[in-house]
Amino acid sequence: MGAESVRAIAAADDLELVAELGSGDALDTLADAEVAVEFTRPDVVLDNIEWCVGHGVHVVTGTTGFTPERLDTVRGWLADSPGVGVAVVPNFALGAVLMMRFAETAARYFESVEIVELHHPQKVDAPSGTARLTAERIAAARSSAGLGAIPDATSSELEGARGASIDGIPVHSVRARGLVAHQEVLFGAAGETLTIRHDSFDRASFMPGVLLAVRSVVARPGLTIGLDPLLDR
Ligand SMILES: NC(=O)C1=CN([C@@H]2O[C@H](COP(=O)(O)OP(=O)(O)OC[C@H]3O[C@@H](n4cnc5c(N)ncnc54)[C@H](OP(=O)(O)O)[C@@H]3O)[C@@H](O)[C@H]2O)C=CC1
Ligand SMILES: O=C(O)C1=N[C@H](C(=O)O)C[C@H](O)C1
Repeated sequence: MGAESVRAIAAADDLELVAELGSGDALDTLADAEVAVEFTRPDVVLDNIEWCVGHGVHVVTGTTGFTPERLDTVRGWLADSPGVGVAVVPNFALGAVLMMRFAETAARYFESVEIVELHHPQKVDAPSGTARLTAERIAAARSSAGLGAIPDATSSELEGARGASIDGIPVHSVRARGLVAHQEVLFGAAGETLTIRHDSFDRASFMPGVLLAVRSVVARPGLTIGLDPLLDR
């Protein structure tokens, strides 16, 4: 993603690429940058954000592994640097953003829902950040609609067979050679199902969203979560 972003930024007429960093490089190289695009690993992303916020560099990150607690940590740093913006975007693909929006809309109408996310086998985290955010949004929509727990009579289970539970929504992770990034949200009600599916077949799918976030974050101090607030403006 870093290499793909470097190519996209270098090709954009209104942006200037000032640095490219890997794991062996000092963050000081970023001091002249207005915005840092951060695609690394869940175990290092917070240190990178802390450095950037402390040095007045806006951040666009797509790195996964963000929990509500980690987001609160970022909010705390931003409170001390009120002019700085950080955009944490679990999925930059427009279709994925819409898939989450449509799933949130459908959530109130269906008794059952499960998420299946499918990725390439190099992915280090499970479930995906996209699945996590989708589950959180579906759970919030179900709760405001007064829906209770998802019906499930399972009383005996091999551990993991029913997936991970995120805010009560079952999430299943598949890793297979040949996949890039895919997700299905399966809704069920009496006599019908609705499946909302998104497929990224190429990492080029993420670049329009990365560029949109880079252009937007400088005018959005504080924390922005997901691409949704940046669309339709
Ligand atoms: N939001 C979105 O739309 C998307 C998000 N992602 C997420 O982005 C993250 C990265 O994915 P991906 O690019 O596939 O992963 P890769 O493993 O291909 O790349 C990770 C990169 O992070 C670099 N890195 C590791 N540690 C540091 C550090 N301390 N400082 C600077 N750079 C570091 C590595 O550099 P080096 O090679 O020098 O070691 C490596 O190039 C994952 O969390 C993934 O889930 C992925 C796709 C889309
Ligand atoms: O690791 C990936 O590849 C991806 N990671 C993000 C996630 O975890 O949701 C976004 C996309 O699914 C690709």
